[in-house]
Amino acid sequence: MLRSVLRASTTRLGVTGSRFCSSAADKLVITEVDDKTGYATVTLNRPPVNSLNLELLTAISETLDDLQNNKSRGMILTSSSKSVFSAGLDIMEMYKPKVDRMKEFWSTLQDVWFKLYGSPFPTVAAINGHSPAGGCLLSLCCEYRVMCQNYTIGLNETRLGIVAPTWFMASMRNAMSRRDAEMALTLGTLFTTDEALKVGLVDEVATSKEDAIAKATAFLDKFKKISPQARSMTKQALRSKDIMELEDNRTQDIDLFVYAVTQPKVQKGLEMYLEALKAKSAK
Ligand SMILES: CCCCC/C=C/C(=O)SCCNC(=O)CCNC(=O)[C@H](O)C(C)(C)COP(=O)(O)OP(=O)(O)OC[C@H]1O[C@@H](n2cnc3c(N)ncnc32)[C@H](O)[C@@H]1OP(=O)(O)O
Repeated sequence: MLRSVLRASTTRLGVTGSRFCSSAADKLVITEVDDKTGYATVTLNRPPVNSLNLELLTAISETLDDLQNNKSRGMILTSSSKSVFSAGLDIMEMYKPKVDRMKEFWSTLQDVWFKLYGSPFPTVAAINGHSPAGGCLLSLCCEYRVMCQNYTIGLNETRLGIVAPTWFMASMRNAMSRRDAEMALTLGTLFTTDEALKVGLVDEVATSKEDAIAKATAFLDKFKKISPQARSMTKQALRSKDIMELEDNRTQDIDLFVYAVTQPKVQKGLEMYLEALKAKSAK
């Protein structure tokens, strides 16, 4: 039984007892809390591909605040798209950018990473579609990943001629062996679901979104008999080195992002990548 849509984007909505409040489907992030389990399903909802622009990142950040303030028992992150979990960062935020917005964009991505990677409540990604780059990062911030068959996932930044920030790399290293992470990051590998399972980038394979949600729920259920405080302190202790590293370097990290992305060579690369994407989608 779904109790409520906690928050959809920035608007707090009322309790309905049914699946969605009237306008929730139009929002960037839809949160539904299960009455029985207390688990929140957070659905990314920015068609066509959930590319992460400033507005979507802000909505995710606010959602994570809500869940923390409401002492959530657990979160399942998924997508409303039939074939894409998230296409990663919105390339339009990086192509011919306005520097002020770009800084806010990056700072908001950092916020999302801090809140998700360091969340006190347990988190699972139900990856029901392709999940390149920033999409993969969101799933890596979660503690467990269940992925539907026949999609791709990975940190493919080098394929775009860009370098994934160290905290992206740390998130991947937290899930996979150092050796596999190094190979994946330097090659910019986009793994198929089965390949991702083999290297430990995902934990389970699902046959459908429903199956992914069921498996994600089963993972969250494992913590029923574990003290939430002991659980979250253990998680945060294990992740604290990565978190402190970015906390200590937030401003430099933003400056580096702005510097790297505004390089003419990178701008040219992004332009060509965008053209290739558009040509593909026009076919
Ligand atoms: C120091 C700098 C560090 C920066 C770190 C960067 C991290 C990132 O996340 S960069 C983004 C990397 N993302 C990708 O490489 C994914 C690109 N997209 C795809 O490969 C595919 O779109 C897909 C597999 C995710 C989905 O394929 P499909 O369902 O076939 O959809 P289309 O390719 O037809 O795309 C529909 C529509 O969306 C536009 N689009 C796709 N991805 C992005 C994106 N990341 N940003 C902005 N726009 C994107 C695509 O161009 C199509 O647009 P229209 O032609 O206008 O319909």
